[in-house]
Amino acid sequence: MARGTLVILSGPSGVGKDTVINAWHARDPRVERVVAYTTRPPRAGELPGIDYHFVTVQEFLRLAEAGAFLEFKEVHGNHYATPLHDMEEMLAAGKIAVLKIDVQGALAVMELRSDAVSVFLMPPSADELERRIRARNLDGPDVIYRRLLNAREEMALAHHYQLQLINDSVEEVVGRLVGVVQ
Ligand SMILES: Nc1ncnc2c1ncn2[C@@H]1O[C@H](COP(=O)(O)OP(=O)(O)OP(=O)(O)O)[C@@H](O)[C@H]1O
Repeated sequence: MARGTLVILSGPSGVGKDTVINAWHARDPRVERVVAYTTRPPRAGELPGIDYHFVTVQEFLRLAEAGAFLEFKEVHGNHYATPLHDMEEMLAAGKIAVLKIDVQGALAVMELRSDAVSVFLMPPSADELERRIRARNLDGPDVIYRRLLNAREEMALAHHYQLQLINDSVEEVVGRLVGVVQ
């Protein structure tokens, strides 16, 4: 069986990464998100094994020590990691393995995996990004403010990616992804 494709997908929080992955999966069932590990507690509505693998700090450190992660990092006291084995299994099975990952993690993966296709999803405008974040109704004013500040920093690094796509129409973005990964 042909080996799959590794796709790195970044973009500011609320730009629509999950929405795009889900729409892409609906169009091509080979598309699967690599579920990351984290030590932070689940938020309301998040499901173990779907949004993240939620583990204790002890378990996380054991896995890191055992070489289970492609990359890992600590953000605001919480650990996050990309599991190596799950990703390799998907690729061996011919899947399109999508890493939804922050810019720092993405840059690390690009160094390690020159075969990866890297995509940065941009909002149509700063106002529209703010509208999407507010429309989700997940965050208070402080978190929204921090997400918008982070968005600016992340977008300044978008040129490191092979592809920058503006998420205006989800269908158009998915069309471009289908074309690129063929
Ligand atoms: N092209 C689009 N047009 C209008 N709304 C969109 C579009 N894409 C996504 N959205 C909406 O924007 C909101 C944020 O989308 P989503 O949760 O997929 O973002 P995300 O980038 O995965 O965020 P996070 O990184 O915080 O998990 C959702 O309410 C979603 O329905």
